[in-house]
Amino acid sequence: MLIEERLRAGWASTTWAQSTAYVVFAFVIYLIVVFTYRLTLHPLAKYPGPFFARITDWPLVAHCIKGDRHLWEFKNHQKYGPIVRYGANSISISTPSSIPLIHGPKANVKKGAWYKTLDISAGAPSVQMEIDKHQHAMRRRFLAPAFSERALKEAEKLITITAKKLSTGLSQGGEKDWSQPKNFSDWATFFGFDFIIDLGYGKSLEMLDKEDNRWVPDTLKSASVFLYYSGYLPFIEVVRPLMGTSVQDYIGGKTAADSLKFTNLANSRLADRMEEERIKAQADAQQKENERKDTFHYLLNSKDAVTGKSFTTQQLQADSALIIAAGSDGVGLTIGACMFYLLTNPAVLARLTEEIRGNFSSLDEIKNPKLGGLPSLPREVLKGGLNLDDHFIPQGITVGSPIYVIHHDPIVFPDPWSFRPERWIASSRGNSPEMVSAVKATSIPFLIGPLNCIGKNMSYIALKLALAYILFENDLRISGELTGGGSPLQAVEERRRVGEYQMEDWILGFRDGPMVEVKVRS
Ligand code: HEM
Repeated sequence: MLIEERLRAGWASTTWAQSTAYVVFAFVIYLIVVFTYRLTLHPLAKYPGPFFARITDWPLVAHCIKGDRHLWEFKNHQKYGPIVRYGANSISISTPSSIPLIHGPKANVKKGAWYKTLDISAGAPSVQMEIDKHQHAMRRRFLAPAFSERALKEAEKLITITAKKLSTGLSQGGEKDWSQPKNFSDWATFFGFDFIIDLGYGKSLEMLDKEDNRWVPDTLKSASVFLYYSGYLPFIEVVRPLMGTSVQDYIGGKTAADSLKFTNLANSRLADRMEEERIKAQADAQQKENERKDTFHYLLNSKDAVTGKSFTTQQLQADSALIIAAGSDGVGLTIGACMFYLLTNPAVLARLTEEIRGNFSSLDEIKNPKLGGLPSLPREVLKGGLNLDDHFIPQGITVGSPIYVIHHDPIVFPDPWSFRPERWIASSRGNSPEMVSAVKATSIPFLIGPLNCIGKNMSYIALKLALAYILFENDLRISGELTGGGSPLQAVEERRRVGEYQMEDWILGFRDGPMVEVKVRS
């Protein structure tokens, strides 16, 4: 009784300041216990990495916001070796041998929790966000007809129209003499959006023709920043239920609002397209045969051969936003990167131009520039663990292949900062077939395995057509001082390589330049 009275008296005399101090004290003790565990008894305790990244995910979040995660990973691997702990529960492994072990068909992993946030505003998981392996496989089966050989043949015809427009738009003002300076990455971005939206919904945003819709890529950029870092926030489980609602505008500011704006754009395009398909369904058989078969024609008519199910509207909405984002930007970035490396390597540009204008031979060797600002895409180890080289990684750990680091591995890619398309050709400049096989196996801009990019073949078609039309019809030169590359004045050492196309890594790779002048070929 006496004790109880004393306790009551004690609480009654406790001030707010004292209560706050107790809470703070308890929190500090909690953090000390958690950090000590992560540095000593945690299954990843033995792996090296930056000190703060080994105890918390905040450094990772900071680099995702800054857009230099790929460079951070590069620096970490240079310092700590092929296995780096970059988060409390995450490691990145840069050995070529680990690629099939993490991404191959038998890899004992699923997509990491980061994916739960990626398409949150869409209301249903897109194929990329589908973490469950069986559900994901079903979604891939739904999508398959839109990326089949038959669909790609149709796609080629449609992409050709947009590639011609790119060439014409770019050369405007260059009919007689060199044009005014143009930002090539902007034009490549317009092409990416126009071809994918035309192909997807049967009606492009006409960014190559007029200015009205040129605001869309900025919205996507803003949305990407938000979705990139928020998925890694240490308290994301608490925030996630609020995402996709109007609360998102308040917690994430402009970037979050833009994320919703972008989703709404994709949804409204899809709604128009579904209405069109409903009307078309009433057309007679002959009309149906002649109609244009865009991506959503295949998706809206797709049925899974195994389960007999079709897409729900919400799944279609999620995949529609994903395809616009993944397709447009990946292709825009790659064309921009190709042109940067061609213009800064005049001998390669001259040879390619000659081939295109001569016998229009293949662009196969050019299509593999050192693509991708991509860092490790998170894969979570499943029950039973994962054997990676000589390491056993237990269930629940996040593993990933740092693509940018791997693409600059000097053992597989000697002289890794140079643009050398002949790396992909056996016997040219002493490349043995083994060297070329190693290059091909280690070059993974689209990843490999069941979770890889479904748009890989379509991307190659778009890349080849865009580059071929531009170079067949025009001459190009760098305008003034080179832009788009690194600069010796940059504070971050990894941003000083003048000959490297610079990207901000915000899931997609954002870029600016090179500025070019264009002249229609006489
Ligand atoms: C050069 C261009 C492109 C590059 C470098 C690229 C790269 C990638 C990569 C690395 C992934 C795996 C992402 C992950 O696991 O989180 C991916 C997934 C995906 N990409 Fe692409 N992509 C490109 C173009 C395209 C195009 C043109 C389309 C569609 C028309 C597309 C549609 C998709 C889809 C739907 C996924 C999700 C696949 C899944 O989760 O099963 N991509 N892409």
